[in-house]
Amino acid sequence: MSKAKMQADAVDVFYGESRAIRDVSLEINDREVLALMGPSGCGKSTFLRCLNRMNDHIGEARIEGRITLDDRDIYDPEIDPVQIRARVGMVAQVPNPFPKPIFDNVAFGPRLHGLHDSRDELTELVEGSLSRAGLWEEVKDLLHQPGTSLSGGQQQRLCIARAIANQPDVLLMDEPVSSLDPKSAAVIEELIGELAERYAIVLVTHSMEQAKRIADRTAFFYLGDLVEVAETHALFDNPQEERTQRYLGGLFG
Ligand SMILES: Nc1ncnc2c1ncn2[C@@H]1O[C@H](COP(=O)(O)OP(=O)(O)OP(=O)(O)O)[C@@H](O)[C@H]1O
Repeated sequence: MSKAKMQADAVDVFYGESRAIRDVSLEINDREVLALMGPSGCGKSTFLRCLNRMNDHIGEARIEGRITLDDRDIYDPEIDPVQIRARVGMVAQVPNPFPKPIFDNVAFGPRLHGLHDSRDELTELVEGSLSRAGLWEEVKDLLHQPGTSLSGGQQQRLCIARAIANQPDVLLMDEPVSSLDPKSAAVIEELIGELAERYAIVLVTHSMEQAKRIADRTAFFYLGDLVEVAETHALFDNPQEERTQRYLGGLFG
């Protein structure tokens, strides 16, 4: 039994004939922040989407290799991808709340997956998720207002609450602060640190500074290859691979 929460083994992803990532093997440990870093087009988002089968929605995308969650193959035909997406939640780059009341945004997953036995339990789950996303105090009197009426930073925390309400094991975040103002971005960064006390977090970032601030480990991708993965301080202070050294030195990217 591996101790990793998720494990990717020799993963390739093709869009039609074109291979976007090649032979990627990487483990994701419980309660860590793992940053995926690298220049535009190197395959970070492609790899992230493999981890909760979001690539299933891209008609020409095809995956080879194996990805497990708690040692179970998430591409096993007997596995329901909707259940995988509840256990491996996704927070997008641009906040995307549903055009529904704040309460219903957070209650959406628990209702879909039947995670509650009573209205009281649902209310508790919604409040707990909004609290853990650091949003409860700001919205507790606005639960019937549309999620889309909140500020960008609040909307992103609402999307985090929506993902958390499914009681996931892993949260995937694709540049979650890049569309936000610096103050909202700082709030979310701090929140990511708190969330990692309960969940494994995989974070795509273009910001080396952000990776240094919040990631326990950092993986560097280049042209579809996973070049190197290490403890964040080791990757930045003592990169082993020439391509990592050149990227960190600003020689490409
Ligand atoms: N839906 C798609 N259809 C076809 N090709 C795609 C699709 N999505 C990504 N690609 C290609 O796959 C490769 C990897 O793209 P991907 O978006 O995963 O990289 P990335 O590192 O996340 O880039 P960025 O930092 O710009 O978001 C690129 O060559 C891209 O053009």
